Amino acid sequence: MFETFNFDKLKEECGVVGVYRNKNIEVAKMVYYGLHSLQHRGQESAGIATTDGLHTHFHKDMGLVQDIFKDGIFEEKLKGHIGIGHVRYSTTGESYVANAQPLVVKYRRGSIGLAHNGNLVNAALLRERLEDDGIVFQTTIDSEVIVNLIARFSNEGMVYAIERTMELIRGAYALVVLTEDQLIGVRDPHGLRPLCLGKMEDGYVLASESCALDVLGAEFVRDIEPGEIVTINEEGYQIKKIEKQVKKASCIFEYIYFARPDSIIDGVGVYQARMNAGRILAKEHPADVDMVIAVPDTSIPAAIGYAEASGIPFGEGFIKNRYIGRTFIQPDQSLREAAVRLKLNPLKQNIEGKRIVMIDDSIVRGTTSKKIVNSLKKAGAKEVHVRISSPPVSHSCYYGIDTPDRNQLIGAVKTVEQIRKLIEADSLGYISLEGLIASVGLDNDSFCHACFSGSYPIDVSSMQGNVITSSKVFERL
Ligand SMILES: O=P(O)(O)OC[C@H]1O[C@H](OP(=O)(O)OP(=O)(O)O)[C@H](O)[C@@H]1O
Ligand SMILES: NC(=O)CC[C@H](N)C(=O)O
Ligand SMILES: [Mg+2]
Repeated sequence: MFETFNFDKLKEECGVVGVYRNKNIEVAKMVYYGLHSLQHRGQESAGIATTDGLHTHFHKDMGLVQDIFKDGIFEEKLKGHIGIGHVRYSTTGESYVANAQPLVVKYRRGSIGLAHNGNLVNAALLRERLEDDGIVFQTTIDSEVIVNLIARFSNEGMVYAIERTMELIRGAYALVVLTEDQLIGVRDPHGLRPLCLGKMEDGYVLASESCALDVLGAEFVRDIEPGEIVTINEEGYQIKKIEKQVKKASCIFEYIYFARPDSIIDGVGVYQARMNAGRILAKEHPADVDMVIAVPDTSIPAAIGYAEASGIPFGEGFIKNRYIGRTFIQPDQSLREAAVRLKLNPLKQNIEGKRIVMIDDSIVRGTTSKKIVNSLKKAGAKEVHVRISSPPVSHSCYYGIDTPDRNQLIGAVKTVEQIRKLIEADSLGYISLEGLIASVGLDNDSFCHACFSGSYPIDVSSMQGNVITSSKVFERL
């Protein structure tokens, strides 16, 4: 019997990109390259929507960016000088093509395209209210509620419509919105998900991460601040901040794991933050060993930082297969171990007989650590000490990261010592939350670290089973 062995990344989110260029300059290929550079943020589906000022075109499908957009599609289908794109990792709604983004809807004034990174915590409730009003939905994603509300409030222009929508939606959202004549970017009032603006000679780029600006040759202008709406059109760009101010709470996991290390988010280089975390980890949890290794690729900067601060040499302990797909068919039980080693194979010649400290960025379910500690020991490591550059993940995320239910989070149900035993490490140490925050170097109070602390910046009780049944804001719909 054939069995599907799943190599899904364990937690991701989505990536968005938007490009505005002078009339008559095609943008679809730029959006494509931008999406390519954000592929790490979502690998389930991808899409591009463009407008030539009159008509809106789109193409989306399941799979990776490079497999979805084949030659010819840009010239034949995706015409226009304004475009948006999305790579998806589903958080609300199934992973099938109808739920792929961007969403493109037609309304009385034309078309709206929308790409969303994040997750709403009151989407179900809003959707119910809209359905009671006779609205029909084409998808099962939270993002469709947003596009629906924008269309509904569009009488007095897009910025007004977005402001009204922002009064109703709760949760995390970095949006790029496309109309026939403008590109709009929006970051939620807490700034949970990132979004930045870049400038080219003949236009502008909006992207989840600055690495996309680099790839497109755009010069970084600024991060979109929490609660800002940036409108890009023939006149350049204009920024409006919503009146109601709330505490900034940007996702600290971007620095730990999601973002590419060459990105700079809210003024902080991701590579530098990871290296700092490694340095702090070395001080908080030293290890008497011969070599520091990383679990490639995410934890490499943290491992380098650990090595630097401890004076222990950094070495390669695993070789990662860079060509591995999301899933593959595992022929039979006897190949199960081969399947595990296919992604990360210990570099036996480098680790045999050594005492190792292995740095990883996070432990979520504990499956990765358990497998690889064991494989290092089998490959001849004398001791394997594990150090983690984030605190135990002990609470679910409802803001766009697909962490599992709390009872599947090993950090929620076991002590550090129990986890150490389970993964069969000789010792285990996690960076403290204070150490992690210090590694990023921004104001203490400006992060969402709910996955470690359980302190949620936006009420999530409706997502935890206690459904809220009424709220005043809906009376305004
Ligand atoms: O405790 P777990 O549930 O196993 O999750 C933790 C692991 O998941 C992530 O890696 P992942 O394999 O998702 O992707 P990566 O190759 O980018 O590190 C993360 O970097 C940890 O290694
Ligand atoms: N990970 C995300 O940002 C997902 C965006 C949106 N909630 C969706 O499921 O499509
Ligand atoms: Mg990993």
